[in-house]
Amino acid sequence: MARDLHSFWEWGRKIVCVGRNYAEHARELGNPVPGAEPLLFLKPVSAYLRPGFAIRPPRYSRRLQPEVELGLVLAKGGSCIPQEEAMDYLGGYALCLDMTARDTQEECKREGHPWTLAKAFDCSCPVSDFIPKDMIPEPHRLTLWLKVNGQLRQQGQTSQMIFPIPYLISYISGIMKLEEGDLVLTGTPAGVSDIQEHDELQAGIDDLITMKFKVESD
Ligand SMILES: CC(=O)CC(=O)C(=O)O
Ligand SMILES: [Mg+2]
Repeated sequence: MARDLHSFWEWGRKIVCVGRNYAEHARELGNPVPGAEPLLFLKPVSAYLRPGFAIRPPRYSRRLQPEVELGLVLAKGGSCIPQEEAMDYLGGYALCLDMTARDTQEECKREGHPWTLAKAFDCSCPVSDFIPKDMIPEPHRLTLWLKVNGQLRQQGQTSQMIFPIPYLISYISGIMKLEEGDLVLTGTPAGVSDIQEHDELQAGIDDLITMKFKVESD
C-alpha cells in the first residue's frame, strides 16, 4: 500500500546526495567539475531535522556550512529506471540543506577518506514540508535561495544543474535500487559560507516554500 509522502522523513529510507552538480559551486571550492558521471554520497535517515529543531554542529568541526538543495521524494521504487520514465517515479519535492562540516570534508579529501563525518552527522539534513509534484510543474526553472541572519548567501537556478532530474534518477537507480520514500539531494549552487552559533538560516524555493532553522551548540 502507498504510504503518506507528507511525512516521508518519518519512515523514509535512504538519502542519496549528488555533489558538484552546479559548475560554479564546484569551482568555488576548487573542485573539478564532474565529467561523464555524477558524484554520489549518502546520509542516514537519522540526519533528518525538521523546522522547530536547532541545527547542532558536530563537536569535531569549526566550519559548518549549509548547502541549499532541491530534494526529490520517490513515490515508488525501481532499479535501472529509464530516463524517459523517471518522472513517473517521483512523488514530489522538498527543500533541503546539505549541512557540511567543511573542515572535516577537506581533511577527508586530503586523507582519501569517505565523507561520512563531514556529511552524515545528526542534523545534517534539515528538510521542509513535502511539496507534491503537481505544485512544481517545471522543476528545472526554480530559484533556490539561502539567507543567514537576513543576508542573502546563496541564490541559484535549477536550470544550472549539470545532470538534470531524469538523468539523476536513472543513474542512481542503476547503482542502487530506489525505494518509496527515498530522498535525492540534487546538489547546491554557488555561494556556500560558514555559519556560527545563534545564526538564523532561512531557505526557500522562489516564493513557493520557505523554512527557518537556528544554529545552537550544546
Ligand atoms: C563539495 C560538496 O560538498 C559537494 C556537494 O555536496 C554539493 O552539493 O555540491
Ligand atoms: Mg551538497
